Amino acid sequence: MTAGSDRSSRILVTGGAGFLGSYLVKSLLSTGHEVVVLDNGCLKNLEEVNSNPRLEIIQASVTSPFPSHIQASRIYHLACHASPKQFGLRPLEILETCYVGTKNALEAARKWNARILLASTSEVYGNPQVCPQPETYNGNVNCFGPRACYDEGKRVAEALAYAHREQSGVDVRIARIFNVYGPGMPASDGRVVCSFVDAAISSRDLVITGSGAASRCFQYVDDCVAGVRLLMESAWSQGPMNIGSETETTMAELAEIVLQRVAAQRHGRRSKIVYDGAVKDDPQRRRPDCSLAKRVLGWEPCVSLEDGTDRTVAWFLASDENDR
Ligand SMILES: O=c1ccn([C@@H]2O[C@H](COP(=O)(O)OP(=O)(O)O[C@H]3OC[C@@H](O)[C@H](O)[C@H]3O)[C@@H](O)[C@H]2O)c(=O)[nH]1
Repeated sequence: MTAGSDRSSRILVTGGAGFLGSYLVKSLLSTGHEVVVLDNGCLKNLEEVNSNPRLEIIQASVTSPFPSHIQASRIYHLACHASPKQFGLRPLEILETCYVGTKNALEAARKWNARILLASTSEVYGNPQVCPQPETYNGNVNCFGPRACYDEGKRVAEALAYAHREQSGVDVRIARIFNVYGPGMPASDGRVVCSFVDAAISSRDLVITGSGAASRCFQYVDDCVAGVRLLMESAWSQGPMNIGSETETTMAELAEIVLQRVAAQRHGRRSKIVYDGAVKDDPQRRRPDCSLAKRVLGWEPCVSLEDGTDRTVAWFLASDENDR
């Protein structure tokens, strides 16, 4: 970390037991911080650190007011289901988490005089009509559709952050995070990288929804954690910042990369690529303009999709041996 470091602070991570959250928690612990996790989900991702005396875990929902004893000076507000699979299963819970949860997090930040970083998303751009997407692009979101709970939920979360900054002077950072992946994301998550890796190592077909031409820019989870931590400690409070990779990959290309990487580690290709119907409102082209993050934070991702896929495949294979 650079000057103005968060070294001595007590840090709250909402959603700290989730995929991205648990990486962030381990990173903060590894640099000497005292960390409080507020999470109502499974704690498996924190198994290797849960006896750390600098870690406190509170099993509660962000939709209840935050316990006042936490008194953190930094809040990373990550709590929310992020897989499109969940958007169809629990849309009301997602909306409530985004609105009530973010309201509670911002109120805690105001009371404790803490700085807060909101984990927003590339989904605020919806199905973009501008590519690449700079932070100034206002997006193309369907507010009455299957992704609306998350897309509009995160948009209202950003609006809440803006309102709290203007009206109560809360010190806010907003990271618009683009597709994160890596070891530890469960096969059942539904997001594409782990779904493809899981299918390939289980010798099942890789199912592409749509034509295969839809694109995403995938960032390895460690890169994302580094970017988010730098943003938290930067002076950039003017507005949201894209945190992502600028390398655009179509789903057909991703499927091919996964098949190649699994074949290399497992000596042979046992799956093929098949196509299923398109999903409603699926963004067709998504790529961040990350010039702001490069200029302000000096940050850009350094793990290539090929290397990150290799690490993810290795993790899936190892967990298979341990009865994943
Ligand atoms: O098995 C699959 C899963 C997904 N897909 C496709 O792969 C693409 C990416 O889908 P994912 O489910 O991984 O994620 P999405 O990019 O749609 O949404 C994600 O965006 C960024 C985050 O904030 C969230 O994690 C999530 O909303 C889509 O075009 C989807 O249709 C497949 O072809 N097959």
